[in-house]
Amino acid sequence: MSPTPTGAPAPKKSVGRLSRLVRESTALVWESARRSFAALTALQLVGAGLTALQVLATQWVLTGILDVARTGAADVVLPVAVLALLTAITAATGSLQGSLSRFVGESVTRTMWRRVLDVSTGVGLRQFEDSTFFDRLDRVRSSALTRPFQVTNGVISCIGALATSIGLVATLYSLSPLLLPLILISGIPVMLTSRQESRLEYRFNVAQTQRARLRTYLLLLLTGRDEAKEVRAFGLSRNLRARLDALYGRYLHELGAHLRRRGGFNLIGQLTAALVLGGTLLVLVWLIAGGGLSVAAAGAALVAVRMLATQVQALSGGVQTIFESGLFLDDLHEFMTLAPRVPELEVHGDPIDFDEIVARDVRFTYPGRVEAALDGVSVRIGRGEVVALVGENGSGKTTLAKVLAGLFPADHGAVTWDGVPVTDLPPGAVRASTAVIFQDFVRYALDAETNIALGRPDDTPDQASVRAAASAADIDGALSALPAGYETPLTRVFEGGHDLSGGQWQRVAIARAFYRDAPLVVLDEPSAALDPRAEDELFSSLRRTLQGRAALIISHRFSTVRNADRIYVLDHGRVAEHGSHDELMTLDGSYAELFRLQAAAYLPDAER
Ligand SMILES: Nc1ncnc2c1ncn2[C@@H]1O[C@H](COP(=O)(O)OP(=O)(O)OP(=O)(O)O)[C@@H](O)[C@H]1O
Repeated sequence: MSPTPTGAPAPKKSVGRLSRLVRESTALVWESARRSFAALTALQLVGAGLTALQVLATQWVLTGILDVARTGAADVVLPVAVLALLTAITAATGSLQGSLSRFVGESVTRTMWRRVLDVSTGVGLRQFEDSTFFDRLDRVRSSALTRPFQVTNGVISCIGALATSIGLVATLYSLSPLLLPLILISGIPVMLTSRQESRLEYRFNVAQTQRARLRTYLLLLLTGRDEAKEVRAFGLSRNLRARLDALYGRYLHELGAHLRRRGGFNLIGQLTAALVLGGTLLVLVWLIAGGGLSVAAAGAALVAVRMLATQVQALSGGVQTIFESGLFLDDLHEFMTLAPRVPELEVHGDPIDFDEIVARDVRFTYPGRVEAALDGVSVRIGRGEVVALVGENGSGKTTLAKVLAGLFPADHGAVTWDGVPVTDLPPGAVRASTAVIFQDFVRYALDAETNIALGRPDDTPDQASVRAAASAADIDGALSALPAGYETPLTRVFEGGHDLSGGQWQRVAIARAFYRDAPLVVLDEPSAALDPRAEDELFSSLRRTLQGRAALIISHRFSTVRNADRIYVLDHGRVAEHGSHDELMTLDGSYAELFRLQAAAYLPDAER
């Protein structure tokens, strides 16, 4: 297999692959909507029977018409009525099939999402650093809206076309066994050309995948709410639109060339089919002349041969659709095996009542990186302590916080909770024992109460505790003053919604951490968006709220850090210094230097 521009393997078309894809697609559809799928299959079989009956009814009508001079017009009424009725029932069945396929398609989408979410929410954070995992997740996610329908339609049209073809072949055989070779020949041109068309379509789609993704991304940049301010502030729209236009232009150009090539094959197929049809007519005339076939049966056979050609085309279209969704199914399949579900990551579990958490000689390297982000780090956080991490950008603070919170396993060394390695503790209990608010915390576009109550997602929200957490984070007043109080959606995307300022959002996130009521609280730059008064209040309230819990705080603000019980200074993934503010100032190392540098900005020259 050679890699495609999407990084996905470009599988060959083969009977073996087709049968595997058909099996997998059918299993997916069956698992999603058993009853509807069974009803749909039954309807396809009914449709096939109706088509065969239409051919026989056509023969009956033709017999009546040819005999009309002898028997009178009244004798044609019944066959015509039957043919009309059969046509009407076929149309009604078709419409019912349409509704059922839509329902089955949506059910397949849900099953597919369930499978994807089982994996993507079950795996550890480290998987998201792995490009193989993330690329596959991205591909599965971007195909999620269209592919399940494609799989469903492919399977259903194959079943329908196959059943109808069998019905038609049987009917033709009953009209005259001599027609059988003719039938086989009539299918060949359409089959060959549509196979070629399907190959072209497949290659075209694979070649377009990457650029289609880029187009979608540019569209998102140009229409996204979060992106709107930067796009305007930098005046990016002209530049981005030009890129999008160029991409679309190229796509349309290539689409035109592809459609012309496809159209050429289609024309050849249709011309050959017309030739075969002419041949069929001649054979029918020959059969009639020889007395082997009545005129009415020949007419019905002609109708059946035309119908069969359509069915062969539908069958080949169904196969093509299944091949086209094959890449998606492969991705889905690989995605499932790549990262088996890790149920222990779920939050369930009782918090651990610890005295100290110790990291000893911890090393951690991000996948795909050579340089270690943490290189032999040892830190200690005791119950009731506020410990701070400082250091320049990229020195490893956030990475250490993630390792301590059990989100990344250490490559080397150990994190222990009261001497027990974190890897030996139930992951659910570790999760329940930590409340982490990252620099780029999530602003949930949900109501204010939920934004805080999500700190304990498995519990029924407790309004009093939500308010207490909000008060501790000094955001209760602002939330109560919203138009619908705590029920106000914190986004303008929904009706009646209200947006907050950056600092207010940060307080909501801190309230979420407080509400979690975990014995270890990790706050990554909690005061970045807070004004100085709010920052001061946050730290006095943090001491109050902690009540015997431990807090790990990452901050670039030394006014915040100086109050911590212990400060670790990280430098290139190593602990350069540690101690209390006074100890570090006495040491007169990099902490003292950075502290003075920041203080200098506020102090008059004389005091410096
Ligand atoms: N997802 C990632 N994949 C690869 N490398 C990463 C990733 N995240 C961080 N790094 C690298 O790991 C090192 C430590 O990053 P980390 O985010 O822990 O630093 P930090 O001290 O928190 O920085 P800042 O003060 O800017 O927040 C840096 O060299 C960074 O480039």
